[in-house]
Formats: sequence, structure tokens, C-alpha cells
Amino acid sequence: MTMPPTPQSAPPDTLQQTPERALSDTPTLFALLDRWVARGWLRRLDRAFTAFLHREVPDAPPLLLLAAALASHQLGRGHVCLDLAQTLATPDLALSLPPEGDSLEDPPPLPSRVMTGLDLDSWRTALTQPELVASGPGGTPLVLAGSRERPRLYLRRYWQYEQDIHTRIVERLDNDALPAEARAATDATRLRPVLDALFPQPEVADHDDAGPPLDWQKAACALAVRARFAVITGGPGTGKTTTVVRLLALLQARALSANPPAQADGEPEGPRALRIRLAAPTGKAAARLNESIAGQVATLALDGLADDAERLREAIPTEVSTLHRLLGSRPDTRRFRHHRHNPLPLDVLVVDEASMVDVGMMAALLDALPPQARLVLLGDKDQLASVEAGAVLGDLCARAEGGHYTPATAEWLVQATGQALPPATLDAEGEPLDQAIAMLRVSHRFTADSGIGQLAAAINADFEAAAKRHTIRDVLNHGYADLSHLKLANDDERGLARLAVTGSPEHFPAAGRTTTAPMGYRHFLSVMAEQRPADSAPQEAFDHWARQVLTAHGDFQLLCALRRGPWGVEGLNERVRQALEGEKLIDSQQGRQRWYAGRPVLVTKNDYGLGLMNGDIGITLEVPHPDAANSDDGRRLLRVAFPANDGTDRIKWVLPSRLQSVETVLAMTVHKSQGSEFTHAALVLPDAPNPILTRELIYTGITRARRWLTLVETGRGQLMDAAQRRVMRVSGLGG
Ligand SMILES: Nc1ncnc2c1ncn2[C@@H]1O[C@H](COP(=O)(O)OP(=O)(O)OP(=O)(O)O)[C@@H](O)[C@H]1O
Repeated sequence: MTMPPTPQSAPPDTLQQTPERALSDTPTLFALLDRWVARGWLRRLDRAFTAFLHREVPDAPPLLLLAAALASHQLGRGHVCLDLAQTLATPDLALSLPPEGDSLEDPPPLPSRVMTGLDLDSWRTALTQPELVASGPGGTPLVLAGSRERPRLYLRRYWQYEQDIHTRIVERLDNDALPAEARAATDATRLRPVLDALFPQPEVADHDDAGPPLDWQKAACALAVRARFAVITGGPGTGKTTTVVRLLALLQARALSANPPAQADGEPEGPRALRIRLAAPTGKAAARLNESIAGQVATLALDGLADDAERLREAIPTEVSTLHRLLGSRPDTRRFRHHRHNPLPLDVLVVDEASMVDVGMMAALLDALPPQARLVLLGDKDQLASVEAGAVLGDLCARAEGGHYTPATAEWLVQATGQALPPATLDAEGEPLDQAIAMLRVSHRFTADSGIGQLAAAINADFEAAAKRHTIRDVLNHGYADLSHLKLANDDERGLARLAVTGSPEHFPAAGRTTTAPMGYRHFLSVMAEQRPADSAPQEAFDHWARQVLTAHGDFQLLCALRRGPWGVEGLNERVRQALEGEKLIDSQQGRQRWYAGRPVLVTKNDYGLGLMNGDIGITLEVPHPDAANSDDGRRLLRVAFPANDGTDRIKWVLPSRLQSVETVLAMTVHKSQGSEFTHAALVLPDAPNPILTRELIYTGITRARRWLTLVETGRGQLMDAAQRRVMRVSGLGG
């Protein structure tokens, strides 16, 4: 993009000596924006947007243009809007300043210097510009919303997204708008026997006189039956999938046993099964849900729920598609094939890993949903949100911990489930949205003796700083069998190499006492070397081999927080490549070859032509040259094997040269790892403080580990520092 011209040039000294002139003089403001762009503190896009506003309305006050530049900039950082009061309180947080400081000479003035003396009233007054700013619907490019004390400036499209999401959810929460038969179906006394059958009480009574502990899964299922919108949130292994499979069984059983409507000729039609669709934001997350849902549906006890249990089982789908595929994404446009005028042909939609869904996608999804259809969102509210603007699930679930169920909801739940809610979760003032949200609170994967579970809980706890540090230290020193705490010095190439190659099992307290052990990358590279079929073997043998290599690759992943630096993706990718080459597990000709057998790659952009989605992982493998397949002449070439991620176990073989947007994934950022899990995850923290290290990032990294976690500290204090820092997302959803 070429930079639009600066309206007039302002002498650079003016900027250094009196930077506050940028607030009253447009050329000075643009000179300042240019300096910020040159330093990477602001995006070119933000500057271009501001120049566009200036062209539209040349006398727009500089204070308005500054707010517009900063509002635009927030979108690239996950915020939906600019919170003016917060920006005045901490101006420097509005730009992308390098966390380690800008060491280059002659840095431009910081926002805190420019905005000295600016108060909220003056800023808000400058935004009174009817051609550019409105307080609601209209055609202006900007919208000023929020309260007088906390005004929020939006780019119109994002304001509209939030409005649409809010309106559509409110509509869905209104049960009175449901047809009478659907309302009757939420009759608690009719639900009770079905819920009792689907959620039997554990036979072993591990409870005291107070009665059995509340089964939140049963309560969540009941709440989700009541409305056309429901959220089930919970940490890893708390039973989100378990609950939703039972919810689908309940809804489908009811549909299949409903009185069939009469046809025109008086003959009853067969009962109509619900059209249920399952979706997830990434191909990887879709494949994972597909696997766990298929397992659960196959073993679900359905006796007593339907006359024909097998027919019911078959009517619960297990195929999961990506949201893009479901909505019908089209290359090079933000528009989808499905929208309100061409709604999705479905009755129930379940979206997993909803924490990764940004405002734009959520608005599109709600727009494409037919009015009577149900939407059930599943996800972990404590995980990192999407890198795109908006943390919709986190916003919706802001009050989930406290429940806020009204007495009416509590009473209904007693009748529907036979369970009383804990008094701490009741609130006579609870809002309609609260009644549709359930938080699962018991992990069935990470029990009390799991260090992964304990560490995740300690990082997430809302304790005061010293108590939190204490708890985290206790967990790390406890000696849990599944948790290794490793400290690596910056120059400890051998320690890093050992971790990457072998997984450093010797650092786990139970090493040697279990039949299986945590692995490193040697595992998948050995499977690749040892299980390769002969060149003359049929294609199926190569597909089978690729599946085994991909599965083995999922047994270990090095995760990190940053992209740059020795402990970021770039540094680690290179250092680990050298380590693997040193062990003769790969041969990249000392890094001269970009493509080599064993190179794992991550797709970084959707490629509709190849059917690959952002986040897909493939492994480069050596296969026989097509011309040499039958002659055994040893000619080979490299192809990258990807799982089809479409509910089948198909393998897609892609020529490396066709892959435009991929990167080596010997190390992966935690952001990119969302929606994936690894048998052994090694989370490497950087050696210097960095604001990107937050509680959400550490929690997300830790919970990528299914069985073993190695926490690697390379400096001092980064873990404790991060545990105290929360991601702050500015938005208007969820209060
Ligand atoms: N009430 C329960 N009693 C015993 N085991 C359970 C219960 N609920 C779930 N599980 C088991 O716990 C494991 C995790 O459950 P599930 O996959 O439903 O959780 P999830 O929240 O969807 O997990 P994920 O983090 O993978 O999304 C499964 O093996 C499941 O069978």
C-alpha cells in the first residue's frame, strides 16, 4: 500500500519540542502518525484510514483524527473499540510499543507526552462531528457509544457486529417467542425422567448427608434445552462434549417421538429428525471434536429414551465442519454464502472452541441462523481469545463463575433435574443471558493428582499476588507425576536439544515407573524412518504411514509465547532444527534446504484451492517419484502430508511448491496452538518480561498438554509475572 500524502508537512523539530501541537494542528498530527508508523507503533492501515477521514472532512479536528487512528489500531490488537477514558489513563498502551523499549535513536514522542493535559470532556467534545461520528445507526464511519464516563469509539462495522450479536442473542433468549409446542417441550416434569436417564447418579455414594454434589452437566443440559441460545463453558475435560452429546440425544429423541404432523391427504408424515450441525473455528479443532463426539455417541446408553435406540443414535451426527465451510466462505470476500436471506438449513447448531470465534464471525453466524434454530456454544472462557477483534465467549461468560440464576430458574431446575443450585449462584437480579449460561466446574481428565490440572487452576485463581505465587510454587515443587519444571539458561543448547529430541523424560518424577513416557521429536522422526513402506508399496501403504507419522507428531510439541528472540518461534525453530540435524534425525543440509523429510509445517492462511485451513499441520515426507513407482529406481520426491480434517482419515498429499503460506512448526506460539492438544507439551517462557505474557496465555499453553507438561523457564519471574496479568479486551458486549 502506498502511504497517502501528508496534508502538509510539519517541521520535525516542532514535533519533538511541542508534541502536544498534534492535538490542535492537523499537519503536526499527521507528521506524528507518520513517525509512529515508521517505528511500527501504528499500522499503515490506521494511518490510511485517518487520512481518508481527513479527505472526507478536511476540517475534522485533529483530536478526532487521533482518536480514529487509535480506534483503528485497536482492531489489530484484539479490541473492538477504543475506550477513551482508559486511553487517557494509560495512553502508551494504545500503540504497539516494543515491550523491551525502543532502542533506536530519536524515538517519536509517546502518546503519554502528546496527550498531557488532554481531558475526557475536551476529547469527547471534539468527537461531535456529525459527518464522521454518530451515536448509533447511520452512515458515519465512526460511532461513539458507551456512557458519558466511559465513551467508546468504534469503527462502524465493529459497532454493527456488536449490535447484531447483542440483538440476535436477546431474541433467542425470549422463550415466549417460541411456538407453543416448543415451549411445552421445556415442561420440567417431562424433562426430568429423560435427564435422570441421561445423567445417572454415580453408584458409589461419595457424598455426605448433604446429598450428592450438584451435577453441573445435568444442570447445563437442562438450561440448554430451555432456550434457543445456550453457552456451556468449562476447562479441559470438564465434560462439555459429554453434556452436548446428551443434549443432542434428548432433543433428537423428542423430535423423533413427536406426534407426526398430518399431511394434506390425512396420512401422518413420519416424524422429522432435527437437522443438527456441528462446527468449530479451525480444521484441527473440528477434527478433535469429531473424534471425541464419535466415541461418545457410539457408547451412549440410549435405552428408555427412544423405542428405536439405534435409529436415535444414527440421528446424532458426528461430522464436524469448520465455521468457514459451514457458512460457505468465498475467496477474497468477507461475505458468506449463507446469511439471513439464505439461512443455514438446520435446526440445531453446536459450535465448539467458541473462545476462538471473533466478533465478525459470530455476527455472521447469528445472521445465517434461521430464527427457530438453536445455537449452543461450547468453550473455555479462560482461554486466550481469537487474535482477531473481540473476545465474544469471554464477554458473554463474564458472569459465569457466579451463576446469577434467578429464583425462577432455580425452581425450574429443581423440577427438571431434582437438584438445587448452590445459594452462591443465585441472584434475584440475574439477567436473561445469565440463565442461558452454564459453567462446568469439575475436570474429569485432570483429577486432584494431576499437576497439569493443579497448575492450570493455580494460574487461573483470583488470589491476591503473594498467595498466588505461593500456590504456583507449591504446585511446581509438589512432584506431580505429569509435570516437569525445567530451567534452561540462554546458552544451554544441550538442555534444549535434549528436551526437543527426547522430551527430557528424566525430569518427570515418575520417569521409569510408567510403561509409557513423555516423548520428544525423535519419536515421530523415528516412526517416519522406521515405518516407511518400500517404494513399490501401494498408495494406501503410504497413506497409512503418513497417518502414523502425523499421530506420532501429535505426541510432542514445543510451545512458546513470542515470535522473535532466542526463545520465540523463530529462534527455537532454528535451534531445534540444528539439534535434530545433530542427531541425524533430519537432513536439511545445515539449513540450506528449506524443504527436507521430517519438516513439520503449519498453514498460516486459508488456502481454499488446496482445501487447507489456517492452523492445519502437515509433515514433509519422501515418497516415490510418480514416474518411478513401479520400477524401484529409487527416484523420490518430497510431498507434504496433511490430515484431511473432514471426519475421514484421508491424507492430502501436497507438493511443497504449492504451499504459499506455511512455516516450520518445530516450535509453535500458544496463540496458534489453540484448539489443539498434544500428549506432551513443553511450554517455553521467554527470558525477559513481556506484556504478551498473560494469565490467559499461560493457561492456554498449559492446557494444551493432554498427559505430560514440561514448563520451561529461561529467565526469572516471567511465570509469576504473567500469572498476575490479565488480557484486557475492550468491547461493549457482556457489560
Ligand atoms: N460425569 C462424568 N463422569 C466421569 N467421567 C466423565 C464425566 N464427564 C466426562 N467424563 C470423561 O472425561 C473426559 C473428558 O470429557 P469431555 O471430552 O466431555 O470434556 P470436554 O470438556 O469436552 O473436554 P475438552 O477439553 O477436550 O474439550 C472424557 O473421557 C469423558 O468420558
